[in-house]
Amino acid sequence: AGTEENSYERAEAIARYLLERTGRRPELAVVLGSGLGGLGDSLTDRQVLPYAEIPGFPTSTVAGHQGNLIFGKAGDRDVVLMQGRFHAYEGYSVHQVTLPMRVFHLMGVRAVLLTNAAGGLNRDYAVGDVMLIRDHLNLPGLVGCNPLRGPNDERLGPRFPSTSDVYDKRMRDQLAEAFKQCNFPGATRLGVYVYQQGPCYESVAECRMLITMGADAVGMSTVPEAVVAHHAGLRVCAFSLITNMALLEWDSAEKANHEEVLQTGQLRADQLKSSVSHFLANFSLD
Ligand SMILES: O=P(O)(O)O[C@H]1O[C@H](CO)[C@@H](O)[C@H]1O
Ligand SMILES: Nc1nc2[nH]cnc2c(=O)[nH]1
Repeated sequence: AGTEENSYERAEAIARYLLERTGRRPELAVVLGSGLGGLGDSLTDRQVLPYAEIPGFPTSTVAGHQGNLIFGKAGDRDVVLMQGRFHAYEGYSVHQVTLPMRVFHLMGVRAVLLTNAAGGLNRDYAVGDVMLIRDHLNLPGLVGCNPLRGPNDERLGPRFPSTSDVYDKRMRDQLAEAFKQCNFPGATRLGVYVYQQGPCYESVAECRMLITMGADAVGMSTVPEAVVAHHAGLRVCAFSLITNMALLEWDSAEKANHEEVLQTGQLRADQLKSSVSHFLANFSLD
């Protein structure tokens, strides 16, 4: 559907290349957010493919996004993991940003876990908490930059997909259980993620507006991927690591910065690794 950039033919060619090159048949895909790339170490029996070696695949340009596709195992389960994602602010079209979801679907992947680093808008949240995503606000999507814009290819999903049910409740409950079982030290929240295209962090007035709109955390990713994965019939689950708190006062001396985002990822790396590995190995796909 859409353009040449994420057409069935392109996604299918990449899927075929990956299946032939690796001989793997992953059931589950994971996308790692900013500073969360260390989670890639948790897989066993790993095969690492730099994006640059995959014909037709975009490459990573952002610090904290290594740019590798990692095939491996979590327990007995075959998993494929993106150590680094693509963002629209890098200059990629929303079709390129979401191409991997179609590739995964055509490889036979049935479910995807999307992770990200996000700013906390909800005043009850604290840096280091995890927010399981219940729903989203797709700001660019509402004003004409939807990843499904363009001709629809029915082989990839319907013309008019629902989005009231993007985030799979059963998967989310199992993810919450994994955080609990592994004694994740931050709180585990449930909330609404708002996607804005970036690369600027929000102004104070924008943060105030986003709160009144019902958002609990803000970031520059995940939603386009979730929409395209859901369109293709994949089960979707997502969480945000709250890496910084959005600033709501004009006289604040602090300001949002990517170093802090990466540092919080580092701070929680080990605990995230154990919770996510536990989830990947144990969650039921039926
Ligand atoms: O959403 P991920 O990829 O985790 O990254 C988040 O962190 C970066 C900003 O610090 C932005 O890219 C934002 O989207
Ligand atoms: N837009 C946005 N993205 C982020 N990623 C990590 N923190 C933030 C933030 O505060 N705002």
